[in-house]
This record gives sequence, structure tokens and C-alpha cells, in this order.
Amino acid sequence: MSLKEKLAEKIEQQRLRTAKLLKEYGDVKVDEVTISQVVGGMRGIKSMVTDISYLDPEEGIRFRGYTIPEVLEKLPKMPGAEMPYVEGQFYLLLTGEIPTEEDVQELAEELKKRKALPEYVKDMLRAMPRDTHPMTLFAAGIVAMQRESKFAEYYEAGHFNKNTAWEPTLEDALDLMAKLPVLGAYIYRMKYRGDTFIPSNPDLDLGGDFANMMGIPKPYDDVARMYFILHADHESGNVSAHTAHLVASALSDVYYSYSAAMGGLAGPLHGLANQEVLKWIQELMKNKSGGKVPTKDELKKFVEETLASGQVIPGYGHAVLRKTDPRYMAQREFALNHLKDDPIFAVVSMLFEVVPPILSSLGKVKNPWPNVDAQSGVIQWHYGVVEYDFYTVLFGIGRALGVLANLVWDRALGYAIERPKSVTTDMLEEWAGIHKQVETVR
Ligand SMILES: CC(=O)SCCNC(=O)CCNC(=O)[C@H](O)C(C)(C)COP(=O)(O)OP(=O)(O)OC[C@H]1O[C@@H](n2cnc3c(N)ncnc32)[C@H](O)[C@@H]1OP(=O)(O)O
Ligand SMILES: O=C([O-])CC(=O)C(=O)O
Repeated sequence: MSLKEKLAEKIEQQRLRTAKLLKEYGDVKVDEVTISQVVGGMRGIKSMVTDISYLDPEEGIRFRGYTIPEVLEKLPKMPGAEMPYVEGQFYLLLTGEIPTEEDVQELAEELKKRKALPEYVKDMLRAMPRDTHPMTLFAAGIVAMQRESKFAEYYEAGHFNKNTAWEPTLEDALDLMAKLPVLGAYIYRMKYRGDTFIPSNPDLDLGGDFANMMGIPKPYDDVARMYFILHADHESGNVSAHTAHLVASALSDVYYSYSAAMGGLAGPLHGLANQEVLKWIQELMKNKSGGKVPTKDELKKFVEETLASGQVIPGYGHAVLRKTDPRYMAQREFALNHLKDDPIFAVVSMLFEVVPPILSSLGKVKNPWPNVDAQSGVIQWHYGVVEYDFYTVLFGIGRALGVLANLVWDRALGYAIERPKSVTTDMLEEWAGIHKQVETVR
């Protein structure tokens, strides 16, 4: 059965479940909302639905019900590879099923047909100032390709129908997923390798071809596979996934939605934290420990100085997680096997010991443990990607796997335009009884 046929079958079943919930159980309460949640970034409010992934605060992410070790173990791998095919993760997130080798090959072939980057995108990128941040180039490249959208064409032609809208969305999702690694590598080679481009190799899988286009030898192909698979999704409330969902809820196509999401990923409290971690470690080694691995005391002092200056410790803390991020642990395991003697990995490992007790001692940080961003940059650095402002582009390629799968399902299930209600401070005060208390005092 083709991917599209499989999805059609799954969508049919899922529509029945959603329709029943809405028709018969629409009034069932799922949450209550407090003032601190309304003011505090809607933290913890259960107000979105997705089956692509679920984040448990203690356990971490499950992709379609599978933990990270299960995903890395169960998804098909090419002979000799340490990490599974990225295409397998995309298939799993789209369909909910672990693909066979044949399913993976079919999807890989489908993506290969679609990966050419339009020439006008390259022209546009080359016309932009070279000191433009790579995330700006990446988001601009994505939105520039909006003219390719099959969903936009279908809508424009007056064909919109809730039953079929997922089909052109799937076409767009496949097109965009195929082009993102090419776009990312193009930006890298243009900005940091003096416009020396390496053509895509049609015989390679997504991770292998990305390493090829970046110009980095093995095992960078496995690094790319691991990186994209781990960053694929983090349920729906994180800034990038939520932005894409919100924008797409207005029936904007995946190009508009995903470029908007990249604006959120580019923020230092979200995806850009992986760039910040490496920048911060470089600053520490350059200014505080004479280019060497710092002592524990030097490290503690640097962490305390960072906090005293009002900054956060990048790569630590999380809005939902309350334990060490399993994406951090998976990358740490890889680093223990491949980067054992790397001095920056030594600093990253020392930070894992030094930072949590200091953050805990502040008494306000809900999660003192490292998140994914604390570990990902050092692996890139080790294999020669030392231009840390590029790291969030890598995150953006990986995150598309989950976000695009979600957008296909958003259209398949006909989710409504997102439009939460805002209230005024006066109203909050009134519900809190503050005006009454003031009157009583008078
Ligand atoms: C892929 C990802 O997006 S993972 C997250 C990547 N971001 C980072 O690593 C940046 C550093 N971390 C942070 O800034 C935060 O932990 C966030 C943004 C990830 C989560 O924020 P929140 O959910 O608001 O965290 P939390 O409820 O624990 O915050 C409570 C207080 O602790 C502080 N805090 C949280 N994490 C840290 C940290 N790493 N360093 C210093 N202070 C922190 C918050 O700034 C807040 O202080 P305030 O009350 O003075 O404003
Ligand atoms: O879940 C979040 O809020 C942030 C995060 O770790 C991610 O998006 O990968």
C-alpha cells in the first residue's frame, strides 16, 4: 500500500473518532485555567490535540507512542549505518506505523524526485547580505517557495473541500521536506564555504545526501540522521510547532506556516539555545580558562556570573520536562562513543554536574536539568560545523518532520481556525475579587 493510500485509510478511521468526540462528548471538561496560566504563557493548559508525539514531563518525548531508544532501535537502517533512515521517522510520524524497509525506500524515492531547489531561491539568497543570520535566509527561502504550493493552487482554483484538503497538503509537505536539507546545505556552503556548492547525490538517503552536500565525511551522515530524528517533534505546544499549527489554521499553506514557525525557532529561549550553548562555552574557554578545559571552580564561577548578569544558562531548563531530556541522553551516548576526548564535550559533561545544583539553589527554576540544546552543538562542532549560528537551521530541517506531519493531519481532521479569547487586566482583577477587597478597605 502506498503512503497516500495508507494515510487515506488511517484518516478515515481517525475522522470517526474525532467526530464522535465532538458530537457526543464535546462538553466534557479537560482542564481548568488559572490566572497564572493566563498571564504565564498558557503553561500547562491542555488546549491542543495531536497524535504525532506526546511529551511526558518525567519520561520525555514519545514519537507515535515510541520512546527515543525504541525509535532508534526499530526504524530501518541501511547496512553499516549506526542511525536509522530519517525517511523512516517521517513515515512513522505521518502514519503511526513503523515502516518496513520497502516503505522507507518508497518514501525516499518520492522525496528524491522533489528535492531540486528552484533557481530563484538561490538567486534571492545570494542577493541577500552575507552577514544575514542563517535562520533569516532559511525562513526567507521557505516563504519564497510558497509560489510552488499545490494547496494554494487547489484553493485558488476553488477546489477547497474539507475531505480532500489533506491531499495537496501532503504534496506540499513532501515537496518541502525534500527541499529543506538542500536549502540548508546551500545556505551553509554559500555563507561559510565561499559559494562552493556540492550537488545533491540522487543515490543517497536524506541524511547521507545532507552530509554529502555539506561536504563532511562519515560519520556525519549518521550525525545528520540522529540530529533530524531527535529534533523531529516535541508535541504541539512548543513555539515552532504551535506557530505552524496556528498559521495553518487560517488555511495558509505549509510554506507560509513553516517559515513562520522558523521565526519562533530562531528565538534564544527555543531553538537558538543550541547556538547560545556553544557561544557561551567558547566565551568561557577564551576569556576564563586560557583556551583550556576549565576547572570545576572556574566553571561554577562562570555559571554564577552568567546568572548574576541576568542571563539564563542556555541548554538548561524546560517548560514541560522535569527530568534530563532523553534527546540530551541519546546524543550524550553518541558523544561518549565518538567524542570521548573532545575538550568541548568535556566541558559539556562538567556542566551536567555543575549547573543543576546551582539552578536548583535559586529556588525558582522548575527544571534544573539539561535539554536537547545543551548537547547538540558540541557534536556539530566536533565534525567541523563550527559556525554555530548555523545550528538552528539544522534544528529547522529536523523539526519539519513532525510539524509537516501535523499539518497534513490538521487538514485531514478539519481542525478549526485557532482563536483563543483574551481578557483584560481589569477582568482578571475582578475575578480575583481585588476591586471588592479595595472597596472593603475604603
Ligand atoms: C528546544 C528547546 O526549545 S528546549 C529550551 C531551550 N532554551 C534554553 O535552553 C534557554 C534556557 N532555559 C530557559 O530560559 C527556560 O528554562 C525555558 C524558556 C526553556 C523554560 O521557561 P519556563 O517554563 O518559564 O521555566 P521556569 O518556569 O522554570 O522559569 C522560572 C524561572 O526560572 C528561570 N529559569 C528557567 N530556566 C533557567 C535557566 N536555564 N537559567 C536561568 N534561569 C532559568 C526563568 O527565567 C524564570 O525566572 P523569572 O521568574 O525570574 O522570570
Ligand atoms: O517543548 C518545548 O517547549 C521546547 C522543546 O524542547 C522543543 O520544541 O523541542
